Amino acid sequence: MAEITPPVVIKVGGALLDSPHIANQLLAEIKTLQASTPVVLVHGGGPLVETMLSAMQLTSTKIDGLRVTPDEQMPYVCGALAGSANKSLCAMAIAAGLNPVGLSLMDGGITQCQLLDEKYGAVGIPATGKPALLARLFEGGFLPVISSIGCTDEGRLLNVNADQAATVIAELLGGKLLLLSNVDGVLDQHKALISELDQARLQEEVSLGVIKDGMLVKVSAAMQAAQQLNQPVTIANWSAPLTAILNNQSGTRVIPATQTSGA
Ligand SMILES: Nc1ncnc2c1ncn2[C@@H]1O[C@H](COP(=O)(O)OP(=O)(O)O)[C@@H](O)[C@H]1O
Ligand SMILES: CC(=O)N[C@@H](CCC(=O)OP(=O)(O)O)C(=O)O
Repeated sequence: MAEITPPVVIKVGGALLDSPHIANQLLAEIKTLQASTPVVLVHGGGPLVETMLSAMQLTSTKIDGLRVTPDEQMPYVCGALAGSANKSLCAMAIAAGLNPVGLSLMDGGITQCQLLDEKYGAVGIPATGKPALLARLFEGGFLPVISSIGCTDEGRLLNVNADQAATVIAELLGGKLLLLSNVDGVLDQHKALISELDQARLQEEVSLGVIKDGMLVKVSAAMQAAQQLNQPVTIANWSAPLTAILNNQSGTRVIPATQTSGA
């Protein structure tokens, strides 16, 4: 029986939308990769959420890197993430010759989301759901483009951190996970790149306050996925060549406890 290539799950932060030239370059590289490997694109949109909220004279705060999201703000958060950000990326993907299908975390039951804690408002924690929809899309040569909007089983819309969303999609598919952002990877106290980050080093850098804010959410999600998938997760800059990132020549590799260096 032919071996099935595990998908590559690529998460991009919302700031990518402010750099169309880099986005176009990355999408061209995704098109090349897709010839041999199924790819899923998961995206954030933090800057767009900020813009949308301030246009409505609304403000928001974050706790531990997660945006506190009152239900009344969900129309704007959902509009920014599942609407504007998702459709802008799909449109760019079409221009790059890809065949995108824009989705959110609730579509086809790909994830199940639960309320994190009322103190965050409508913020969700995702869990793996059903892979059938994504499998069908891979068969058809489509590129799933997934926003981080989910909902509870009771139908309450939830805002999910996009790194946590990508983690769960990678776990669902047993795929390779790349978390791409506008930084070169996880940086140490001297702003030098940490090329490999295991649990002990992660805890040390967090306790020193070197890893914080959005990066703390990202490395925590990456470590969870690395453990679950028993393979390293890469945090890298979206400006680096995708092949270099896939070949472990760029960014930070988050290493699960059971793996040793060089895995
Ligand atoms: N040790 C660290 N190394 C790199 N970035 C860090 C670190 N600690 C905090 N950060 C911050 O985390 C940001 C990346 O997280 P985030 O803004 O949430 O990215 P994205 O929106 O792409 O998911 C960086 O731009 C930086 O400001
Ligand atoms: C709960 C929570 O924090 N949700 C995030 C979702 C978007 C996101 O994660 O965007 P980036 O990847 O661009 O940071 C938010 O509202 O900003």
